[in-house]
Amino acid sequence: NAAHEVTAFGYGVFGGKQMFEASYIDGLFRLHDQTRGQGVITYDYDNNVNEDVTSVSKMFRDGAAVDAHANSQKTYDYFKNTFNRNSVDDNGQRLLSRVHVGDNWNNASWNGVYMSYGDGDGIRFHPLAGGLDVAAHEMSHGVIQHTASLIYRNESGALNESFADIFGAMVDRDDWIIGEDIMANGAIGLRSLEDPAALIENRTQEPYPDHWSKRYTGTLDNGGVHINSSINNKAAYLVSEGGEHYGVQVTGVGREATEQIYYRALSHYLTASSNFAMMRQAAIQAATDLYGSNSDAVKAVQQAYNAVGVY
Ligand SMILES: O=C(O)[C@H](CCc1ccccc1)CC1(C(=O)N[C@@H](Cc2c[nH]c3ccccc23)C(=O)O)CCCC1
Ligand SMILES: [Zn+2]
Repeated sequence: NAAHEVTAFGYGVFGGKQMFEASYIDGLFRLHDQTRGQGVITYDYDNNVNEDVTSVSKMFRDGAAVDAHANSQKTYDYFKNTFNRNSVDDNGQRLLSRVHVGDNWNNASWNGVYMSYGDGDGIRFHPLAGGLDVAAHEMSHGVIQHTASLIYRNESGALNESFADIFGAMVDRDDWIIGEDIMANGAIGLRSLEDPAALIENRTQEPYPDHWSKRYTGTLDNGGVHINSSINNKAAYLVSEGGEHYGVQVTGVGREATEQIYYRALSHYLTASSNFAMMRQAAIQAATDLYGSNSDAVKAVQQAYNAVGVY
């Protein structure tokens, strides 16, 4: 019996109902979506083997798998609807996810092929598949890999991380915080684009930097890729929402213009070794292309990078 597509449902990690496309294959319902690109598939990763997540009915019971699958679809749809991009490679590459990776693993990752999610230990993290911004962050690494391919170290690595956070915050659109749903220790989130210094980075035990002068210059974390990303995160937040930062006033231009500026900068102007100064120029050029050289958007970008001390 050939596979056929169905609309299925389930309850996620935090009990929220999710509807999603799945398939009926060989007598069972499986988390195979054949409607998006070359497919969106979510596996249970047990003993280092991808196992299909199956159900005898259209209701799936594995909360992490339900969230990972639905969040992958939402993130696929975001890149298709917002930028007309067909998956990470713009050629419909299969979006593959693995849940229950490791043993209460307190992290998630993108390895070039799979988005992987740990279940968390319940002390620091809840299952990370429960965070839509985490799925969007991980898929964004795939997009970055197929565009500027920013080297994952020092300043280019911090930009890589920042783009993943920016698109994470654009997909999970109701706030400017990454990981707000999956922290088990009462923290408001993992990173804040709105006010990076509101949170303490756990390697340095310092507030995340929100200005160039506060950048991390050590060797931890591949030269602080998850630390210095906050400098560019703050700039993107200011481009969108505006505000005053270290005495510099920025008039924001909103999320819709901001996501277009950053996507164009990433896909048209940045290269593997781009640094923060080049990020400023790429965003100015992208805003100029999209909205004109004297536009509010160009002014917002210039002021935002002035505000975080990047010239
Ligand atoms: O995608 C990424 O950049 C992170 C991937 C980290 C990773 C890299 C290489 C192999 C394995 C894992 C995962 C996320 C992340 O930002 N991790 C941070 C913060 C973090 C989460 N769990 C941790 C446990 C210990 C230390 C730091 C962390 C990191 O790994 O730095 C992204 C969104 C949420 C989790
Ligand atoms: Zn990342």
